[in-house]
Amino acid sequence: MWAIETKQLTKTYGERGGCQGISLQVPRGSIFGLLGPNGAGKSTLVKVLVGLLHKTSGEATILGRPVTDVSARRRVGFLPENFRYHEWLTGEDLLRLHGVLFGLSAREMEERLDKVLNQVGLAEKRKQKVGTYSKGMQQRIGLACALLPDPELLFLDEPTSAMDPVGRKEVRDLLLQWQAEGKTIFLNSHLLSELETICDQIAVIKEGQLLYQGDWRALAKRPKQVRVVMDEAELERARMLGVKMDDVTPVAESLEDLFLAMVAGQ
Ligand SMILES: Nc1ncnc2c1ncn2[C@@H]1O[C@H](COP(=O)(O)OP(=O)(O)OP(=O)(O)O)[C@@H](O)[C@H]1O
Repeated sequence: MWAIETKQLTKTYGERGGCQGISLQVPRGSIFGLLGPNGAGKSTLVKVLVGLLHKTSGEATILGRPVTDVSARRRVGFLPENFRYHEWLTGEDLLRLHGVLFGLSAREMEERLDKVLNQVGLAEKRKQKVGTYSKGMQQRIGLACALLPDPELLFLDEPTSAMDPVGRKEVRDLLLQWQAEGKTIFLNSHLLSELETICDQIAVIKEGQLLYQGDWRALAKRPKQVRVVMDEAELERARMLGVKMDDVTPVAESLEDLFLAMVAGQ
């Protein structure tokens, strides 16, 4: 069973924008990257999947149930892109508020609170007001909120955009740890070098349409170029007589190369 499956999913604003005819399958237990230029429709798609927007047409299921089914949403965590939390609450109180809204029991709340605060590295700042957190810390508390109910499926919209390189590495390690625990992670990010390191599969959308879905590494392995290293004099001789090569290295394409080629229509 897929963690996420959509069939011809469309969400338009009036007649335009949004995303159109998206058919997507996200394997359970994968880290799946959603890529696309600004305005491609990524956030629209995520908002439909987490139930914040109603689809215009098509079908969408998460964890085998329609996106409109509240019981499916109970197993989902979400970090939105433009996170802004109640600045007057402490980190711990913000998490408690989310836990109450989620219907966690008192025992679950205590267990989960300590665990997620430790995981995102905010245990020592738990009594500090969110308004005094740095942007990176605010993103960490957002991650903690998404993780609090111990979801099976996590939607993370630009989870590391405000973090420094050390913070990004810590979050990458956390995502891999959550994957090892069996969670599916649906990641929306412009940081291609990050997606490259951790994503099993990607989907690329442009102007609301799905351009590609699958294992990007399989695409990157296509033999396209080799790098040939030659001595200057040999090069001259090669021009006249033939070729003697010192080294031939296949040049691997990066995710960025593939992405730029795809959105340019190549
Ligand atoms: N509330 C709205 N009303 C009208 N049009 C909208 C609305 N939200 C988004 N759109 C349009 O839908 C299209 C997709 O927007 P969306 O925010 O989903 O893209 P995105 O891929 O998440 O972009 P970004 O990478 O810049 O965050 C854009 O053309 C946008 O202008």
